[in-house]
Amino acid sequence: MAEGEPIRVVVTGAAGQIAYSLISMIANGDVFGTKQPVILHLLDIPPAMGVLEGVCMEIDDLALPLVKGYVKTTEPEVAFKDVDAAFLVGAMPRREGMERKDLLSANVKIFKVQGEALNKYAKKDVKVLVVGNPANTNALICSFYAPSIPKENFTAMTRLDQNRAQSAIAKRLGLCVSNVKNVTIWGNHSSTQFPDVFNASVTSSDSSKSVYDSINDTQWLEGDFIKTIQTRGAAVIQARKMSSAMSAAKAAVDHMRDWWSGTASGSWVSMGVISDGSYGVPKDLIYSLPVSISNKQWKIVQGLKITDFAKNKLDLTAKELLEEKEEAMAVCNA
Ligand SMILES: NC(=O)C1=CN([C@@H]2O[C@H](COP(=O)(O)OP(=O)(O)OC[C@H]3O[C@@H](n4cnc5c(N)ncnc54)[C@H](O)[C@@H]3O)[C@@H](O)[C@H]2O)C=CC1
Ligand SMILES: O=C([O-])CC(=O)C(=O)O
Repeated sequence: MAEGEPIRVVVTGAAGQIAYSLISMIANGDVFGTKQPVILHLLDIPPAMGVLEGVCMEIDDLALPLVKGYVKTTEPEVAFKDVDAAFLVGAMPRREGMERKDLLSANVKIFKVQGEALNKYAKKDVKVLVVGNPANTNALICSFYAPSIPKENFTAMTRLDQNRAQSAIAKRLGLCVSNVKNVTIWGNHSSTQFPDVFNASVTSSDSSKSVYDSINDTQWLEGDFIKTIQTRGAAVIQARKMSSAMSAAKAAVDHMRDWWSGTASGSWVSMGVISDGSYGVPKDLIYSLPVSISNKQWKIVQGLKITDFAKNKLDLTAKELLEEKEEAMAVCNA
């Protein structure tokens, strides 16, 4: 695409709380670059149209030069027409006491309908990021109903978990989050996820040391640290009475920006992507894996050391995803 030509970016759930932060960051150039104009496609359901009208007024009032227009709609065929990138946020959030998979029966059909619409109307190289929970299984269903688009183009967001883990390690060490590199989130965006710092490092201007050596507290790293990241979403809900939104929007920006622009040499990020059997993960799940990215293509980072401790955790979260897949297919076929 010639520089200067706008790309079309859809945000679903555009009247919701994550979108409220996300839209302004896209409009500001934080995702696709400060030279890339955008046309925003904003999808929500009829009862949310009044709120969305207000969001559109605010988009005007942002007065940002990259926004070349917006389309406000309740129709998937309008929302997904010719889009280059899709942020699929619109779905019910969980409340206190629920697991994310409890949302499956309510949300998965949204992703069937949107998969079908992407299949018919979107560009074939559209990059799809599913945020709505349960994100991994929703992404799998979306891809299943969009067979004309490569499976590699459907991803689920585990970047918020990565950001949480990186931040927790930096805080423990009294360092800046940018000093912590190559944290990996394996598996499901759920309480079975495995936040893994075995291959992560702490860097400063002239040195690099493993996180394990720097922290020097295996009991914490393999106990409280993991539990805290696995249950961080629930902790935010308990405190806010609403689920994470500001941090979720920032993570969506990080995920799509890195997919669009690539990762630095020697570093990786975590994304829910279609599994190919790497690391013994069953094929054809949307499973969070370490990926490096160049030319807008992600590649699974191979050869990381998996301890017996880690292997058990990888298997446990895969088992949950297999169960979710079965349940989701049953809901969609009912
Ligand atoms: N993967 C992740 O790390 C995270 C995922 N989430 C998930 O993101 C989703 C959205 O969260 P919030 O923005 O806080 O929720 P929200 O309730 O504030 O907004 C959701 C919006 O989606 C709309 N919506 C519902 N059905 C729709 C449909 N069929 N098409 C288009 N729009 C539709 C609603 O009308 C509402 O405006 C939830 O499922 C939440 O659990 C939240 C945080 C992190
Ligand atoms: O916990 C939730 O339901 C929202 C979410 O996915 C998160 O904050 O990670």
